[in-house]
Amino acid sequence: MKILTAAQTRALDQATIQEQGITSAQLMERAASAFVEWLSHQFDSNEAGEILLLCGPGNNGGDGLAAARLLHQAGYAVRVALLPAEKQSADWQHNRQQLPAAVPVAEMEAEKLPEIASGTLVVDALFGTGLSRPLEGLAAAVVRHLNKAQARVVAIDLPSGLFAEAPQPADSAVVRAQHTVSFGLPKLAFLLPQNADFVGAWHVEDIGLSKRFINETATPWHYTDAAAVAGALPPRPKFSHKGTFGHALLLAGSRGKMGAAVLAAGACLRGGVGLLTAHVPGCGYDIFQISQPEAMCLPDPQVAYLSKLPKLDAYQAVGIGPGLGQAEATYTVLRKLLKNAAKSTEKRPTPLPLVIDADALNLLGSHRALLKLLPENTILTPHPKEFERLTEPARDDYHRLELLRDFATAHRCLVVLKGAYTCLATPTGELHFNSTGNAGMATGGSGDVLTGVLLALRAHAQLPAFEAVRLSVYAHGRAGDLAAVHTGQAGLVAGDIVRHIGPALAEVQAQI
Ligand SMILES: NC(=O)C1=CN([C@@H]2O[C@H](COP(=O)(O)OP(=O)(O)OC[C@H]3O[C@@H](n4cnc5c(N)ncnc54)[C@H](O)[C@@H]3O)[C@@H](O)[C@H]2O)[C@@H](O)CC1
Ligand SMILES: Nc1ncnc2c1ncn2[C@@H]1O[C@H](COP(=O)(O)OP(=O)(O)O)[C@@H](O)[C@H]1O
Ligand SMILES: [K+]
Repeated sequence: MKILTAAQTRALDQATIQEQGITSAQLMERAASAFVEWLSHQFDSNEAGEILLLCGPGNNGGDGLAAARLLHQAGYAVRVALLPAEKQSADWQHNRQQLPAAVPVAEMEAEKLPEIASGTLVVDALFGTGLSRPLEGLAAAVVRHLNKAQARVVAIDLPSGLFAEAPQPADSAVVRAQHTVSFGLPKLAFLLPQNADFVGAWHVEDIGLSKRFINETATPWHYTDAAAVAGALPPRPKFSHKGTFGHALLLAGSRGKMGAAVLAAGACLRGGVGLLTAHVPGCGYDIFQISQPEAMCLPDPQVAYLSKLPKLDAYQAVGIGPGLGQAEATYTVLRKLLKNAAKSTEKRPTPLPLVIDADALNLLGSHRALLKLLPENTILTPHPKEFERLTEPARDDYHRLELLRDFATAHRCLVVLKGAYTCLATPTGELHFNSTGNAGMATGGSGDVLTGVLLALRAHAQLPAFEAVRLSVYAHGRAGDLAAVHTGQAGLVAGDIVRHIGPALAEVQAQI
């Protein structure tokens, strides 16, 4: 699914209007009906009580006025409070005229803000994507008044005061909604942690916007939903053998952190790799062999950490990082790996695919000269703190996305910035936000599991780098979602994710 800019969203509305031969008022009617349908599924008229709709002067306010009429017709008790303005949009005026006289309407004033009793259901239709500057004056006062009330707040399209794709100045007045109901496609603002308290749970309703326009429009942001990865995993041919699905090498573990190596290996095996060899420090040999009998194991001469790089000729992909530690000798292993992976051989004309995670990322951060050695299409999987060590502290979540895109394009890498909506940046500067996963995965070892899945799918001969990464991130989150059905979020541990990778991949396997 694509995520459009605010300007592209306006153009999409226009294209829909022209293509379908409808008026903008008819499109607004669709949006308002979709909103009212969502609301009526959520709250019946008893649960809702008297609904207060706060309406601004633009089309967002127009949506609110149309919704007030439809709710009234559906038997809900509603009242409307209007934000005074010099000028209202044409569709606002149309919907103001259509509002039945039985619906009470008041104009807000600084001294007469609407009464909002505790528990009131409030629809925020003050401003949407047309917001051009932070709220001030009466609009800001209304928003602050609403935020102080103990109301249940549902925002139409966007919480008022929030920009759809840019940061707010600190202390701006922004509605804190429990739900945001938007139309057609999600907005960038919904995906960033800094906006979570404003947006609440978000929902996107279909209003029949032009599919042609969406298909033809190149957007900076994408949302990886089930449709984006449907059929992405090739079926396993009848006569396949273990050599068909690649041989992966995992460099992981140090004293006290062998669990990370075991989890990553388990995930790699469940990710469908043909063969897996793990190179682990001496202290991890028994641990690894006993807990992962399906994998082969090469013990390092050093007991507590890795000091040697095995020969790479046999492998189709290498993962490095989980539980690795940051010993000086291990830094040397990483440097050698980067150099050797970049060399082309007769059997392998392109660089050896690499997945770099955890302490291997921290080593890159503390020895930035290594960044120059990263082979093209290397996969890096930092969480925000690890990413900061590779770059610089971000001013806010939007700035972090800029840093992410710049890093991926400068180093021609695939960077997986982990979080609730994990964001994959490609070497060409696209950003793909993942839709799966849950807060139960905020538990030690979840990231090691992702490294294992990435390693398996990167060793897969038929998956190009981008498809392998997008699918891995999606399947990892989906495995977490499937696991949480059994464990609940609090009870979820990383091993539960490993056990559900198989079912998650089965869902996206192509049927032929
Ligand atoms: N046909 C369409 O264009 C559709 C639009 N839709 C709705 O229309 C919304 C966008 O409508 P608009 O473009 O009219 O924008 P808004 O309704 O968000 O607000 C625009 C109005 O607010 C004023 N304004 C902007 N920033 C302000 C500020 N800080 N303080 C005070 N006034 C400010 C502008 O001058 C303008 O009058 C969407 O969010 C969505 O809710 C939906 O009805 C779907 C169809
Ligand atoms: N709130 C959340 N919602 C969805 N996924 C999450 C959430 N918190 C963490 N995750 C996922 O869990 C993984 C955590 O990785 P990481 O931070 O490296 O943990 P660790 O180092 O303990 O393995 C990432 O893939 C991340 O996307
Ligand atoms: K709004």
